[in-house]
Amino acid sequence: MATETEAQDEADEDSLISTDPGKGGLDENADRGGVTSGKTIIHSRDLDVFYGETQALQHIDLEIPENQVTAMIGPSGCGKSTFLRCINRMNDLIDIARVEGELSFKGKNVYDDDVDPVALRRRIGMVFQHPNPFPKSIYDNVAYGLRTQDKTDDMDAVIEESLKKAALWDEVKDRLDESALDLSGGQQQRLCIARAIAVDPEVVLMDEPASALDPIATSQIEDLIEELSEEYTVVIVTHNMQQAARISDKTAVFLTGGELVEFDDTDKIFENPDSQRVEDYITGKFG
Ligand SMILES: Nc1ncnc2c1ncn2[C@@H]1O[C@H](COP(=O)(O)OP(=O)(O)OP(=O)(O)O)[C@@H](O)[C@H]1O
Repeated sequence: MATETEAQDEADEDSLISTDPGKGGLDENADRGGVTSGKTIIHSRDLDVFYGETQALQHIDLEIPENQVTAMIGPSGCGKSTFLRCINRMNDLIDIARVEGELSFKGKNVYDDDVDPVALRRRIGMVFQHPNPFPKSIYDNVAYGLRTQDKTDDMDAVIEESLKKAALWDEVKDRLDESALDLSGGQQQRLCIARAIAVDPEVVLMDEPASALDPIATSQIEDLIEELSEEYTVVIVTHNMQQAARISDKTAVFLTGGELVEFDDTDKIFENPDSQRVEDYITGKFG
């Protein structure tokens, strides 16, 4: 029987997105975990983003498949991070940002008036460029989201599982009470990933998650991303084209002016892109 807490969680989910198909409701039948379905989970249609008078993204049409890794690449300032932040409405926190067009998550426009951004971010978590653990213990970092959502049943087990999924458990299991700030940069980033997945999101957004790390820590994060995609949809912004080629299934190439120039299977983008501009970018003719 559902506990009061579970019932409240379900009510919270319902308040995020209507499940009434007549209102463009959420497809709750979508697979969770396991098989790579290729089904679209995030869909942008004619998406424009402005910062004040400046347009950062232009008419972006993009379908991101479920349980795969989608990479966003392109030169500095082309709008990759802006697109990523649209997905879980982090751009709401920037006063001058304005979004037009549609961005849907499981068929529901996340910019509809009835969507609660906080509830949305529980389902679409984020990991940032610089590891940003809280100045708390390793345990309390992972517990944080669980506590704020009153998901405290079996918390020790959930924390252990999250740290295992983030490939950090063996390194921290005997020091869970120590400060997260005493971990190395790579360990801190894996802790941030454990914190993001502890609350069981469906999508994990990553904004250059390895760019502040050394090659060994980078390689650990890349391995981890591949493993996470068995259970989660991962969307990653990276400056590193080799990294995109190594870990992603799909690649979106944005170019200056906030234009999405090509989106396809990663192999196709790197071996035989349709666009000359993409080929020039991939081969380093400009950057
Ligand atoms: N908070 C902001 N206020 C004003 N303009 C912004 C803001 N954030 C981004 N921009 C502008 O929007 C455009 C796209 O920036 P964005 O950070 O999305 O690009 P990016 O491709 O992720 O760049 P980088 O690879 O350098 O991180 C740039 O022209 C940038 O100056």
